[in-house]
Amino acid sequence: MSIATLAEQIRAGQLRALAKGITLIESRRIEHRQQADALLETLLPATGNSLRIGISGVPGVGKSTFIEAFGLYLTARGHRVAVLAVDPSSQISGGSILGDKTRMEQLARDANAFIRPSPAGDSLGGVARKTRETLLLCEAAGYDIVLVETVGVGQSEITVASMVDMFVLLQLAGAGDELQGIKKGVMEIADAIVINKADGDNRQRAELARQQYRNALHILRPRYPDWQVPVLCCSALQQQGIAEFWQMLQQFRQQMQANGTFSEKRRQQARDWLWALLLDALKELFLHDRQVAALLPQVEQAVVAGITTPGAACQRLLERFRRH
Ligand SMILES: Nc1nc2c(ncn2[C@@H]2O[C@H](COP(=O)(O)OP(=O)(O)OP(=O)(O)O)[C@@H](O)[C@H]2O)c(=O)[nH]1
Repeated sequence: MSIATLAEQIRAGQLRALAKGITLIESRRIEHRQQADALLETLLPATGNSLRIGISGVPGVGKSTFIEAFGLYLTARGHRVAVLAVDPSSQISGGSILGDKTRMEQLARDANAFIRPSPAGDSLGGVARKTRETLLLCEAAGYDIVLVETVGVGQSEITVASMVDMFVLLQLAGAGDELQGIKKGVMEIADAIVINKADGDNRQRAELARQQYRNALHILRPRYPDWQVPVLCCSALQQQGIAEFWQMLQQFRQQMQANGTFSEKRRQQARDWLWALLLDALKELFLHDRQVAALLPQVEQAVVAGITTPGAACQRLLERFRRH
């Protein structure tokens, strides 16, 4: 099948074509990479029309329950929802846990929802690239809400925040969590905080946590001058607070679109993405260069033994690389 036909079918919302396109994106074969690039280029004008939302939180916070409740809320209102994931550990665990269909059974059966587990990859950068590209395909296929899920650990949150319009942190009400969030630096990248499991005996604790987060947020410098990071309580299990969450997202979009931040952020993200790809490609080129590869072990050894400085060693390797 030609790339043009595949692109047309994706635009028509055909699921098999979308899956095929994602397979090309996720493939390691060079000819598939070229086809994926051609496909993305063809589809580019049809992309950009979704609201991209990142959702993060530690395991057990209720991400899948929340995404399912929110996803069903949206599809019931005529939206088409894609759920993607960035899980850099999927390589190690031998399969992705995130975005797994068995965790969101009802949403997975919904004709207006599309759930894709995290791609596997050697590096977070590789996983992120595939998810970004899949996000574009989903937009071309007509999904107007894209949720990108990630685990609340390490660099993956920053990575997801860099590919979405709005980054939401799911939290639990519990002693010390609020301060941990600040220490980890993740609250700086959150555009909204949602305290989940605010039900039953937990309701009061959640309300207290909400106050603590609000206070904590006051000491952080706001990311956007006219957006005060909201702290909401919800119960994904009982589907409470979901409508308020959606209202808040719409408010964020409206405000950011009105002041130009929305499109400026996307432009900046595209620029950053280009640079990330470029630097990755240069690194690959350098490390796969035969001359460099031949010299590298010896130079590295010299640095470790204290015979050469890392700076001088670096120069030698670069010179060898530049010579051809
Ligand atoms: N009481 C209560 N329990 C909830 C709520 N949301 C999720 N849970 C429960 O919390 C547990 C974890 O929920 P998941 O949705 O699997 O959480 P997760 O963050 O996706 O966890 P991982 O799959 O480990 O990443 C499950 O037993 C859920 O039923 C909620 O709003 N209230």
